[in-house]
Amino acid sequence: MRTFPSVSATVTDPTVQQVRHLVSIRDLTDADLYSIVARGAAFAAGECGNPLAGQVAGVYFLKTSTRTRTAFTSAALRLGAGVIQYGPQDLQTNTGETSADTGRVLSGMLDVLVARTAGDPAELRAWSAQNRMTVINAMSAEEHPTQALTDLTTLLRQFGRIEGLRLLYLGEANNTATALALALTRFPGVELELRTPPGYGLPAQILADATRQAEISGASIVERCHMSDLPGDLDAIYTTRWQTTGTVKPDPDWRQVFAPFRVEQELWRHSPNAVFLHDLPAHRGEEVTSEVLDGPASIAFGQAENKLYSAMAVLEWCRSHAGGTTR
Ligand SMILES: NC(=O)OP(=O)(O)O
Repeated sequence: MRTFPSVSATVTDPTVQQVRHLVSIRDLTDADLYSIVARGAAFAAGECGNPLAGQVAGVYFLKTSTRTRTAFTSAALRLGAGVIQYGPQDLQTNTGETSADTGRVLSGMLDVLVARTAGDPAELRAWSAQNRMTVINAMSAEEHPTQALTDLTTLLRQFGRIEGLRLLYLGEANNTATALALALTRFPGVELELRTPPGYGLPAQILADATRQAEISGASIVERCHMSDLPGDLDAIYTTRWQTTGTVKPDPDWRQVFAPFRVEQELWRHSPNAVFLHDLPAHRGEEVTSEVLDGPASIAFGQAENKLYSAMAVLEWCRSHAGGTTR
């Protein structure tokens, strides 16, 4: 069984010179994934330093964000980098400059770009002209990789391990669920069960890839589209907002279809020790009751704070191997 490296171990490898990107969880080897999660826990325990001293991070958000934008900005500053913020109205892409030209220019001036755009994540990677600038996907329609790293950091801090945990995910299998499935199924003994409204499950390729990963690691992943015969003795119950950024629901009566998947206190009857996770923002009374979100099982707001520590670990992983500025 794989174990986490010491939480005080660094991920610095002076032999590695290639710029690293985090566009998808698939960009990470198992060792990368474990190291980032362990480093997130180490930062949460008070470790700091300034491995990004002399570097400049761009934070480019075309869509609203409270947690991810603040976490990466705060993380870059705490690790010694300067930060330039770009909002939806700030770049000349608004006046017709192409994405490719924009990326080429920014790549000559920035060390890191943390981006939440409406575009294809593969396009983000292409923004790093000559592979000079690290690109971090701060959420795309398909995947929210930095959220999954936060979630695993939260689980590690809560349980001291990820191996063997039993999780129930309820609601639409959106970009948060996609990243979570791709990450959790790397861990031996993890049992991940998703209960999703009919028609709102994981993309077929993601489910196939996560299933294959689980077969290799000794984890399991199951997806069902009803709320009968729920598993008990869970370690965690996770849900997300039903109206997540960028998703379109063709069925006008979708709320009726989603209603049985609401997280209510009753779910704890057969899992009295389970913690409650939510990536936030929450729509209280819709996907979760306030009784649960504010209740004793909820660690959702600690999970939000962990975005900062996880962002520090991501930035360190992407940049500290360069030994300061690469220019
Ligand atoms: N969970 C999450 O990504 O939150 P924000 O949209 O506020 O960044």
